[in-house]
Amino acid sequence: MKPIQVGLLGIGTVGSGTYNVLLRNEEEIRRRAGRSIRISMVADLDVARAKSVVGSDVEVVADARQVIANPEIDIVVELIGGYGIAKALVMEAIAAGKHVVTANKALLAVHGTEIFAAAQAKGVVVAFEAAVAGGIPIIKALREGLSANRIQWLAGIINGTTNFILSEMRDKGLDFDVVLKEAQRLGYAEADPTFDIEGIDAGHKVTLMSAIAFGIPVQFDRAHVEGITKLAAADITYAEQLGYRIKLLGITKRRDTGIELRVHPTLVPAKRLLANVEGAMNAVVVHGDAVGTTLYYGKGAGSEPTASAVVADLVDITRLHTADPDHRVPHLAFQPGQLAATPVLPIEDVVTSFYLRLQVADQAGVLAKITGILADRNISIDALLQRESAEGESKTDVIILTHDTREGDMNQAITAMQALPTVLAPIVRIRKEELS
Ligand SMILES: NC(=O)c1ccc[n+]([C@@H]2O[C@H](COP(=O)([O-])OP(=O)(O)OC[C@H]3O[C@@H](n4cnc5c(N)ncnc54)[C@H](O)[C@@H]3O)[C@@H](O)[C@H]2O)c1
Ligand SMILES: N[C@@H](CCO)C(=O)O
Ligand code: NA
Repeated sequence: MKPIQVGLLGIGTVGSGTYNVLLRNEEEIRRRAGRSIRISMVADLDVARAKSVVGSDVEVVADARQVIANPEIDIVVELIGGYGIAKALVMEAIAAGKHVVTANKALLAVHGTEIFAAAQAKGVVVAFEAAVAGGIPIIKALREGLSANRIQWLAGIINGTTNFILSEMRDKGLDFDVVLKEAQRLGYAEADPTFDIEGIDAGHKVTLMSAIAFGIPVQFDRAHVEGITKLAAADITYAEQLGYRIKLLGITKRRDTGIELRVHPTLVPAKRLLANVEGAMNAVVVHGDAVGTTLYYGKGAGSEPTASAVVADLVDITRLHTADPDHRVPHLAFQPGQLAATPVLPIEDVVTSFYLRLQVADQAGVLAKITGILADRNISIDALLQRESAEGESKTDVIILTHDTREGDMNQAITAMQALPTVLAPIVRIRKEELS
């Protein structure tokens, strides 16, 4: 049988990995897919660099539209990134009747509804395993492996750059900027690293997982997103003393009133496997009613780990190439007409426990006032730690762990505590999850 012809748009970190993996494992992949999968055309603005990757066997052009216009191309792989030209090219490829594989979580988390509808109407597939947790087959697991379950919640370390930064800062006492540069050098970071450190990239990924887990539309604009830039070394240390690690988690949960969808630094019990995921590694914990808790771990970024997912999607599409479109796995796991209108809850209605750090004057009665404010709002204290502040003897750090509370109630309590004259600095609040 004639090989499946693939056109690659963008041959940077992930594109070159995809080319290399397909070439190296050509025979193994052919035995799995039932036919050869061949990259026959590449578009990249940097033609010379692209040629240095693929040699003279593959046609290289600067204009991606030439690839889409080529009737020989069966599958277009978009590895340019961003919302701009990448969106136009994906929509044009769909309109031209090509299947699409993309690693572009930003694009799908924001414009997924439009893109999947266009693909559905045209009878083509938009595959995106590489977009979430890179090489970990989490899309496959959620969409197919766990399809018996009513999924209750999932939580994951889904940004390698920030996990690498948090790990290196904790282990080696390195500065934020130094570690970020290293993550960029290793090819983990986004073109704009604020997407990594401000939690946006993790927000894109958890938005996609939430849609697939609960059968709701992709709606990144409803996600609550916080990054790691405001995290202080003192909180990492205090958390450790209380038996916790701080991780940037993407979390989505089913509640009676709606869906929680959020990314923020989170205290996780040190004994949990998730707390021990270090460096650029990713891990996702999924809790389903039938299966219980499951864990998926591996490389979520980098050239070949991400290519592993791109090529797996190419194999999937090759196998299903001639199948009736109605018999394919739906893009968002649930049939397109079956997506639920369950609302994403505002952050004020999210329920978690909290870590609070207050710098207070070392005076009689201060603690009583603070605990009184919490008690007034029915916020129950789980643990309390008092330490001499690094800023001198007249100041004390008070660290409080609470039981579960509504975020709106916690906001009110923090405002009231902050107004006390004996509270000397902005109160630090970090959410805490037991993940059991
Ligand atoms: N790097 C990773 O580890 C990783 C992991 C998962 C997902 N992703 C996603 O994969 C995509 C690609 O990431 P990357 O790290 O390979 O990026 P990259 O910057 O290394 O590569 C992008 C390539 O696209 C080319 N390009 C830019 N504009 C173009 C245009 N108009 N036409 C043709 N080519 C163009 C660039 O010259 C470059 O070679 C992004 O969506 C990213 O979010 C990356
Ligand atoms: N910038 C992302 C790449 C993988 O999507 C990360 O650090 O995880
Ligand atoms: Na994946």
